[in-house]
Amino acid sequence: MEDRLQLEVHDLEVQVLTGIYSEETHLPQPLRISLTVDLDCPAHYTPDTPLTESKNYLDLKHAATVLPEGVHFTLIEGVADHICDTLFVQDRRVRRVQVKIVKLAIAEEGEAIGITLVRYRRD
Ligand SMILES: Nc1nc2c(c(=O)[nH]1)N=C([C@H](O)[C@@H](O)CO)CN2
Repeated sequence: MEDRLQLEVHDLEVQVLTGIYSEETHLPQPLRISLTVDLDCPAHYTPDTPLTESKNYLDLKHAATVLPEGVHFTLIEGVADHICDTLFVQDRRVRRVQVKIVKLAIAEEGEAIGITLVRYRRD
């Protein structure tokens, strides 16, 4: 079993143009997005290990919050896959991306409704 570093960013609230129904197609709505990224890592991190031996966790935040302008994602699955693609292209050490998305606007009594997509690098 190989060691892996997991980078985590949770509970980003992002306004995204998404939804199936006509009332959802014109205005962005809030999604709560959480990411876990599995990265190849060195055998050991020492006190002076530079950031180049890891990946900046702010890259995860950027991938989840800077989405293409004017694009309407019918499903939140499409949002999740866009984020996965962005992270795989950025860095070959990214092995697995897990994206959890909760659609905040449809909660009636505080429940969390949404998806978790897990993708593995295929190339
Ligand atoms: N698996 C999914 N199911 C549903 C989605 C979705 O994006 N993925 N979206 C909707 C509607 O947009 C809904 O949230 C509006 O109330 C329904 N199911």
